[in-house]
Amino acid sequence: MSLLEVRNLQKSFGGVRAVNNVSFSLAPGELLALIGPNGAGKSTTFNMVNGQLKADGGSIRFNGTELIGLKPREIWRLGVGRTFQIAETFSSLTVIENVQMTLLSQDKKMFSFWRAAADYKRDEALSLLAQVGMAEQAERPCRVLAYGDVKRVELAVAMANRPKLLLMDEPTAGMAPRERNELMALTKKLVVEHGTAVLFTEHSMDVVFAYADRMIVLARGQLIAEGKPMEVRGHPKVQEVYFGSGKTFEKPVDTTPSKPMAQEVA
Ligand SMILES: Nc1ncnc2c1ncn2[C@@H]1O[C@H](COP(=O)(O)OP(=O)(O)OP(=O)(O)O)[C@@H](O)[C@H]1O
Repeated sequence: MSLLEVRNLQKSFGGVRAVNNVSFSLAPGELLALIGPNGAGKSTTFNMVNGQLKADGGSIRFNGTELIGLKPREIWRLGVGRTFQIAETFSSLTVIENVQMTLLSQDKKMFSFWRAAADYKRDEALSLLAQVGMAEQAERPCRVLAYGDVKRVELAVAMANRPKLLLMDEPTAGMAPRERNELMALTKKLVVEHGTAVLFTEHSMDVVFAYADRMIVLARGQLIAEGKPMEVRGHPKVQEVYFGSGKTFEKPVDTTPSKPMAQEVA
């Protein structure tokens, strides 16, 4: 059964149909990449799922609950975590305090209790940090960390809420190729271990092809293809929208005589 069911999603800005009748679903434990050229509607779709934008029409059902009309915080409480393009940790707090603060918030404790709660769920916070390889740096302030390490902390913070669905907006933006691979390998390991589903937008095709289980492709607000990365890669509409954008998919070195085509949606 799907964890997330998006049906006929619509959003316009003035005369621009940013998202036009988009439908897709996501199963537990699946990594689904949302790709498309600039202006395709990726951020708009993403921000409707996390509640930052209200859809004009359609439905977004998460675990059977309609998300349209809910506030971002209410959606978070239902088990939808998120990470941001620019890492969003509190730089003045230590690594472990960032995780502890999320655990406090999850348990609906008041922020004003924070000073008295430096030991709050320390073991749980340390265990989360160990999962992202940051336990040794637990006492360092976030502001002194390397960017790749901040992204790891952000992942620990996102996982602290034990999300059933994790939304990642260009998780590897601004990272060097090696760091990218490390972060995505870590994400994949965590989501497999926890059965978390991931919906992520991404500009790096290397990341998408290496780590996505499935991908959906938007162009001008419409879903033009979906399928496994190897299937979508050869889809004519996908080739067409990327042609000339400098992001044309490279043909993989192919040893098989024919590849299955992605299911055509639009
Ligand atoms: N707040 C807004 N007001 C007006 N138009 C908007 C707004 N947000 C997005 N749009 C328009 O909606 C369309 C889709 O934009 P969106 O940001 O969702 O695309 P995207 O695929 O995320 O692009 P990019 O890869 O460049 O971030 C574009 O034409 C964009 O100009």
